[in-house]
Amino acid sequence: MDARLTQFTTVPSSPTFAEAAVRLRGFTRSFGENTIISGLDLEIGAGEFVVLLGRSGSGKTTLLRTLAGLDPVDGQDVTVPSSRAVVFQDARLLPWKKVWRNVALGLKGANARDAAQDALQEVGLGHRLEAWPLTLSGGEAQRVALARALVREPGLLLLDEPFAALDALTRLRMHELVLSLWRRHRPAVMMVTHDVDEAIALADRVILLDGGKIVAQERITAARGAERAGIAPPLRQRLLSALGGVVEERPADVVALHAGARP
Ligand SMILES: Nc1ncnc2c1ncn2[C@@H]1O[C@H](COP(=O)(O)OP(=O)(O)OP(=O)(O)O)[C@@H](O)[C@H]1O
Repeated sequence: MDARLTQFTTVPSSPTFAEAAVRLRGFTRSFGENTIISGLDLEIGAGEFVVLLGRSGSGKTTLLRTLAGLDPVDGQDVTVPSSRAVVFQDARLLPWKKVWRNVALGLKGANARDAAQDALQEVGLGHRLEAWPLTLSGGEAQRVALARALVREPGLLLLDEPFAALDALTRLRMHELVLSLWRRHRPAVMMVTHDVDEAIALADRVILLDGGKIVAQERITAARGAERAGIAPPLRQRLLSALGGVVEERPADVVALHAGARP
């Protein structure tokens, strides 16, 4: 783990989540004269699914990179779990390594292949162990990326617009998959998206970031699926107006299509 980040500690959190996986206090990040994130306080509960929405340039990826340990925190008060994994918009697989070796990358011990196989089975790709990454579809490649992330049982899973490049139907299937993986492994999740409907379909809590500050939050307690689809229109309206209409509203009825999903 990155020595600049504080070790995981148990701290009080919201009543819903007994302990915090992530805690930032007064976090600030600047590039030269340009302050991108300023005095940010954030807690994410263990096992909580948080979605971060915000206009382009609001600091979402900067925050995600900080939590991933990819950027320096310069001794600031940043607490994250020791094990974290990131899935980006592109799967970032090594094309010269077979699928299972991509998943097993960095795993030690004789069980690495078995662990990779189990993870690939979980994402429905148990039959593609020996495939080369370039023979996979975009959705399959993202499933491999999810398997690679989860095989390490991270305490924090960071998702940076992981489904943005996929077609609508594949994206819906990925939502179901990510929810079932999350239910099984229960990492804290912070997912960045531009898609308000995706946020509503997946999140325990939606956070709106603007100018590097949290400008609004919505905790969603309705069960995922039909119950959530019922509350989606006013919630969508609230989120969009909090964002000042800066996030593109799409006609996609993602939440409605999730109505058949398990809670
Ligand atoms: N390495 C860097 N050097 C200088 N400026 C940077 C760097 N990384 C990000 N920035 C600036 O920080 C601001 C926030 O960028 P960031 O990528 O976090 O935004 P974002 O909300 O993720 O945007 P998008 O939705 O377009 O991905 C932008 O103005 C960007 O130009």
